[in-house]
Amino acid sequence: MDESSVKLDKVIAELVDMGFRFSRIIEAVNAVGPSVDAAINYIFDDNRDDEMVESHSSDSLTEKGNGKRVLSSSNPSRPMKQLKLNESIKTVETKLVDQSPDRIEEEDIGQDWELRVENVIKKHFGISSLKSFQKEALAAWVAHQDCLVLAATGSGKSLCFQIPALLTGKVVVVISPLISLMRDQCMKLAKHGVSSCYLGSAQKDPTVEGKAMRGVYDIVYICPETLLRLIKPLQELATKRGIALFAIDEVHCISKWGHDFRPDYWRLSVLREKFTTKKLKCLKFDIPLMALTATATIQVREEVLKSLHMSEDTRIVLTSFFRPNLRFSVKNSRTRDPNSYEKDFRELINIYTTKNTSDVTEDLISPELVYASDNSCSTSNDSSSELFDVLDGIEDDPLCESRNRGSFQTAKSVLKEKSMSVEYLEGECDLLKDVDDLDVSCAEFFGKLPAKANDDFQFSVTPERPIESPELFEEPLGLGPTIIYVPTRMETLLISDFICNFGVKAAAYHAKLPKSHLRQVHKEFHENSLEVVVATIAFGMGIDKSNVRRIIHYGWPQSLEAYHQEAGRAGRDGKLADCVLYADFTKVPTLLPSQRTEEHAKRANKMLSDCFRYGMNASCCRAKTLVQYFGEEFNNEKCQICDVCINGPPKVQDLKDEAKIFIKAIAQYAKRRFGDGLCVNKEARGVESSTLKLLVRTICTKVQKYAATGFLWWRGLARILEDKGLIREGTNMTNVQIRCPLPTHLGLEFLQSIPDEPFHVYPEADMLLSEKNKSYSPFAEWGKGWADPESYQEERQPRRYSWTNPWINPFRDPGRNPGRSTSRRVKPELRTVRGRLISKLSKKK
Ligand SMILES: Nc1ncnc2c1ncn2[C@@H]1O[C@H](COP(=O)(O)OP(=O)(O)OP(=O)(O)O)[C@@H](O)[C@H]1O
Ligand SMILES: [Mg+2]
Repeated sequence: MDESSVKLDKVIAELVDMGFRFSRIIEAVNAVGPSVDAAINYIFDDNRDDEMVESHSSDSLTEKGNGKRVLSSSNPSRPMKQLKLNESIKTVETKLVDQSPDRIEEEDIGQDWELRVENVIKKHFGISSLKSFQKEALAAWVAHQDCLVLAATGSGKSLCFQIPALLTGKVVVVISPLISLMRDQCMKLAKHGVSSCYLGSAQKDPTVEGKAMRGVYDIVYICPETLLRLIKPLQELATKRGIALFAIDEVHCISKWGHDFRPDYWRLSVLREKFTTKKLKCLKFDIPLMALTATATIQVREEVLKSLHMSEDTRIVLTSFFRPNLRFSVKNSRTRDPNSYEKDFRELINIYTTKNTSDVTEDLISPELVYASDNSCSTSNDSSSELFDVLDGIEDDPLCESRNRGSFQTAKSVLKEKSMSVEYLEGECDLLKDVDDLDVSCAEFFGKLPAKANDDFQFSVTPERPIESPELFEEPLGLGPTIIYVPTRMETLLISDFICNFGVKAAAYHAKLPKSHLRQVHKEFHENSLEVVVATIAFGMGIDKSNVRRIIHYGWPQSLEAYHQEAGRAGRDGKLADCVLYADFTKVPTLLPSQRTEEHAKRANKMLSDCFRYGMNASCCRAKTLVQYFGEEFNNEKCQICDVCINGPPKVQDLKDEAKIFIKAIAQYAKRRFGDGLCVNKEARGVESSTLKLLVRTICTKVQKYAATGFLWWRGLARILEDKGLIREGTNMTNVQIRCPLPTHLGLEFLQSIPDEPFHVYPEADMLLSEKNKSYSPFAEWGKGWADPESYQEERQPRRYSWTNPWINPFRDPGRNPGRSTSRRVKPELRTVRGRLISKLSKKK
């Protein structure tokens, strides 16, 4: 076969994949030659109206007056010309016949759509059946209803909006917040024989947008900013090829209070306004909206429905947020202190190093991960590597060096030039707010069905039913990759460096690292050549890797929403996975610096407080606490595998005396300061931040029995009493931990209650810690967090670290101890507010 006929075959095959009619393709290639773009232009520009009308009347779905989606059957058998171009045309033809029936042959989608869906998912995705929530979402779409899908991470939400494109021959438009997310989905769709593209400012090929608006791709991913610009062309697309559905993925980004807020999501109500029967006369129904997320507190749900202007009969499809194979646990650790790393990561290091020495296989050792100086390139044969090649070929980042140098080297050289600034390492919340998070510019994907769909793909199935066997806890965890989430950029570098030193293949990931480096981390993580990624929340949405075995949070997350979503990246293959939260029980967590309005700060504090309470609760099943947080009834009493279920709750204690003394002290203090009103006036507000401390100190000094009871213990009791409605925060501030307690009426009644009646409670984690360690100095540590400006400054000072990995320590200056700050050495006694006060007073004397 000569070269030109091979090219011709390819062009025809591609056009067939795009769904053009065979006769038109032949006509076009005869007229303009073997070029995909020219042929498309010929079909659309010269005969566009005919083609559109034709495709509408014969191929695509129309709606009957009875509300059911129906295919017109003007050309049911689709006779095709048999042209003897060359042998391979036969293959193409077979493919066309093979591919089309699901979309075009059936009569009434309203009646047997489930059967049609089964065919489609089997053929394209190798999946035998839909999950019940997927069926529900599709049923809403078939009935032209809006739908809000709230389903756990990794449960398969994408399928809900991908199927309509395959059933109808119309386009599905998906609004998605990040380019990397869109890219991942397009790559997967290409593997499954579905054509798609993504549009956004990262799209460097100007023809893709035009083609998308002419209906060339089945699924168009688009960022909200671009969507707003393309309303008119989309209206045209809806009129001509047709739009089956607008899907708004990761719709929690709409929530102003959420951890992933994207302002442009707020403007998506435009979809409901511009794509209705009133605006577009050709429509028989408003184009349905399908909003999807894995993060859905009741508040977020309401915000979504309201701000998208979803219809009143929107169907809400809610699945369980319970992931039975995730083993949650919470551990106490001084995570801000690098001296804790050895203790906390020893086990993890052992897991990987034992494996590395006993089982050194080539596929696990990527040459690029020989961090020190090897410049060779990865030679992985993993199928995903070819997809990443597409991305790697495009180096639009001016910071990038040539591909062969490897991006770790790039990171090293770029970072070397930066100074070790606090802003750089520990700035604001580390969100990739920009849609072009990875700045990739390749953005169209033409799918080719694999020869045998079933053989090529392994699907991760998240079990829908809870696993009943407690033996799951005994199962050894497999060797899959680990993600360690840390609050600050600096910690990504420190911890990855620490782990690397022991021979584990780890890398840091945060928003300020060069894009080429971030891309490389994604690539190696997906290829299984990277064992551990130490990341800020920037390693975020859409990380859909089935075999992640451990998610470690090293430091308090900012909310349970964020925690649940990040932890949800573990165990998507349904096998056991660990989700461990290491947090410093001695410190009340504080918000990461970020610009917030007063209202926003209040809400953020409330979310952080819920997260703190999750960690401090030592008596309730972790999974239960989490799913109940999302408004779900937890049917099982326990998950049976979390640390609380395994270790059992602590012993119940009767704390009647302590509770009474505490409330009495609060009541007396409040009366003395504020009179009987039991309400803190505005002027007093600022003074009150340390009331809890004062109260505890008073009790400890006045009541001998409690002299040795630590502040942490009382702090825990205060939370219990607050939860029971016996005390409340006296200021109108929302604090993570109650600071200025006032008794409630219920609390005052409690003081009068019968003395013999016990007050049984489960002690909280900080109380247990305090009991365990009586020598712990309660007051010295209190308030030392970011909430305290002095200690915050202090915390921001670089500490003494033993930097050994040269690329990870880009600031290393040989000849100087890099971690130690020379400019701001503070005498130890001046490091606390109390210390400074004492020093001042003694100077005065
Ligand atoms: N019915 C099904 N049967 C088996 N596997 C499925 C089914 N539906 C989806 N999957 C698989 O589940 C995995 C996760 O799917 P998907 O990425 O859509 O999850 P998601 O709910 O969107 O997760 P996230 O919240 O992280 O975005 C995919 O690998 C997909 O192939
Ligand atoms: Mg998803």
